[in-house]
Amino acid sequence: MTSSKGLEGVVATQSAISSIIDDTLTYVGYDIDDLAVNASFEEVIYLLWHQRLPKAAELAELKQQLADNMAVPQAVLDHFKTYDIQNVHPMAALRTAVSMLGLFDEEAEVMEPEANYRKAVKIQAKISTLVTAFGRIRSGKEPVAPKTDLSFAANFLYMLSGELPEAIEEEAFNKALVLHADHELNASTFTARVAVATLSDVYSGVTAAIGALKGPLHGGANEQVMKMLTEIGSVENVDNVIHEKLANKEKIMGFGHRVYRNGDPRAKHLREMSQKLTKIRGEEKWYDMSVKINDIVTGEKNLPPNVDFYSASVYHSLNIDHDLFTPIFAVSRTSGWLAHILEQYSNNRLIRPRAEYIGPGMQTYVPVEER
Ligand SMILES: CC(=O)SCCNC(=O)CCNC(=O)[C@H](O)C(C)(C)COP(=O)(O)OP(=O)(O)OC[C@H]1O[C@@H](n2cnc3c(N)ncnc32)[C@H](O)[C@@H]1OP(=O)(O)O
Ligand SMILES: O=C([O-])CC(=O)C(=O)O
Repeated sequence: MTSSKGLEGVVATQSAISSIIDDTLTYVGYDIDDLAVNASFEEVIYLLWHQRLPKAAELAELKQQLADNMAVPQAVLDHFKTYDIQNVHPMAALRTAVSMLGLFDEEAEVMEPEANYRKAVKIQAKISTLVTAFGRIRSGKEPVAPKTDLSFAANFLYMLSGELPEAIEEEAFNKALVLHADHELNASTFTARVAVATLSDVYSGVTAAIGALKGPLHGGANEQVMKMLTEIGSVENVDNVIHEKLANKEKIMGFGHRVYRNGDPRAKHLREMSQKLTKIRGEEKWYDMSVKINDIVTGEKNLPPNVDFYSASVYHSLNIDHDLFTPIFAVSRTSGWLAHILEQYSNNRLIRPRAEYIGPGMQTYVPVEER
């Protein structure tokens, strides 16, 4: 038996949801470049869950279902006030809050496909409310109720800031949601599939996935990118800091990818949004620093930026707290996790790989007093 470290190159399942072939990402056969420019996040949710784009009435119905399900139980909101919220990472809070939602859903353990679909709608709708409510409660503000006539993207920004977003902000945020929605068998999606392949419930699958997304080698990288940009502080400092990091064999957050070798197709869309938004804010330095880092890391290490790199300066330009960047990734990726969870249930087999044993050979037990 031989193993592949990190399961590199292992094809672990079949899926009809998204694909990465020759550095091209598609959702159900639609190129991400096409969707990023043209699709609303709600259309993408429908696409991932039904494997086809919605007709107008179907889209309207999904939007209504999401709007109807955005409220979260008061007890879940109150629980944010039961711990030291200033010193808790929002991803840890989100992981617990999503798990807690399951305790208030009388259908949580019902495994029929229709009930699982209803749970998907509930979780997708409520996760937006959870992240924005956490952000507001932490700042000493009351949560803001959603406006049912807003898009998913606009509603998130509205519930977070209490103000209606400008058109360019809504466009940027919608694009970010579309770009992050699904990505084949990434670590958090695999985690979700492993969890539900035991025939555990939907809430367990999403909770497990949030835990996997949180790490800095995966979704947590976007927060680390902003930390690095803030520490570097100016375009003039980029050269020294990045060369020192590379010389010390430190990883530069937001670069590299297990699957893409010639670059992540999502990065260029976020780069463009970063350029637009930083200019509007009069804070071009974040974009200029990012481009300079990009040039050095790609030029010298042949490592292109991934989806997390330019999303950092995009979210920063939307006035979002840096530690909410990864929860926002979770809000979007929930659509993909749920698609994969539903797909896993529809054709399930327990996921149980083997390990290549590299420990000692056979040993004989020695009583404790004789060791
Ligand atoms: C949404 C997402 O999850 S996208 C990924 C987000 N994560 C990050 O941005 C964190 C930084 N990037 C990384 O850590 C990696 O590139 C990963 C985790 C994304 C992919 O990792 P793997 O496929 O396992 O590659 P691995 O970590 O083995 O790296 C291979 C080589 O490239 C180097 N390398 C990879 N990424 C980087 C980086 N960001 N900065 C510097 N060197 C890097 C490694 O040091 C290693 O070099 P070596 O062979 O000399 O030891
Ligand atoms: O696919 C991966 O390994 C990581 C990634 O880019 C994502 O989850 O969007």
